[in-house]
Amino acid sequence: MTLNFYKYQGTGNDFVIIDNRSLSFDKSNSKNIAKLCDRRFGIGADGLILLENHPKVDFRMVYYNADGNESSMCGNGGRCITAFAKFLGIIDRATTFEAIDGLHKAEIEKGIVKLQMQDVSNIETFENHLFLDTGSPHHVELVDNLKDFDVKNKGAEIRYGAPYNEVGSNINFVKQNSENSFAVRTYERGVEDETLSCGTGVTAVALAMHISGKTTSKQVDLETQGGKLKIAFDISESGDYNNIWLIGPATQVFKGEI
Ligand SMILES: N[C@H](CCC[C@H](N)C(=O)O)C(=O)O
Repeated sequence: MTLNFYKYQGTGNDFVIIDNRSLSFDKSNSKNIAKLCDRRFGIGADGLILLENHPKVDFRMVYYNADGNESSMCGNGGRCITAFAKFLGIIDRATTFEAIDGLHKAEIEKGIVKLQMQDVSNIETFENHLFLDTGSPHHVELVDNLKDFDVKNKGAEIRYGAPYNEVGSNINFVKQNSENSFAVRTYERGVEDETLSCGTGVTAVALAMHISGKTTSKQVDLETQGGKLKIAFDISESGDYNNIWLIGPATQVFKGEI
């Protein structure tokens, strides 16, 4: 049976996106999902996203990592599915949709998508790193020579080591560029490699850099291998991070059938 798909990328984090409002896609076949994401034997992507109907909000987002397993929230994927929903005519400039971590608002204008992330209240600080969940789990650590850093091997070591072990975490390596801007390189769980950017990752980095006093700004610029992203946020009286927005481009690259 022919499968129609669209290929999107958000600052180089790339996805196969499928309109599954008919619910005809076989979600039980993780081997097939991994094959569709395979960069040699399939279409090639960091993940696969299904757009489905939802009884109350504009649509539902279902996300699978390149390993074929359903995963936690994908921030760049959330930006891309918003652009896809506009392309399909399901939405105009603003939307609310449901993902695995709950409801998300998003706005789109001239290819730039602003995606609201869930509030973050629990940030753990350790000697050389921080850990927080921004819809997906993230380990954040500052390194000196980010440009030449061995993200894949060092990232895998931390991701599979204690305390993350098999469940794992995404691993973000960071360098401060200026008062409110940082460069980030991310090893992504479920891709098991460096990706060109990670939306929940740069969100985690912005909040981690703020809580550790590296920046006092509530608008943080993140430079990734795949392009620039901006994070804006507020802090509630109780010290929780809220009104968190992930802002950046989302682009349709091609459509196809397989
Ligand atoms: N690999 C992540 C999910 C996708 C996150 C990333 N692509 C993003 O943009 O947030 C995980 O398994 O936790």
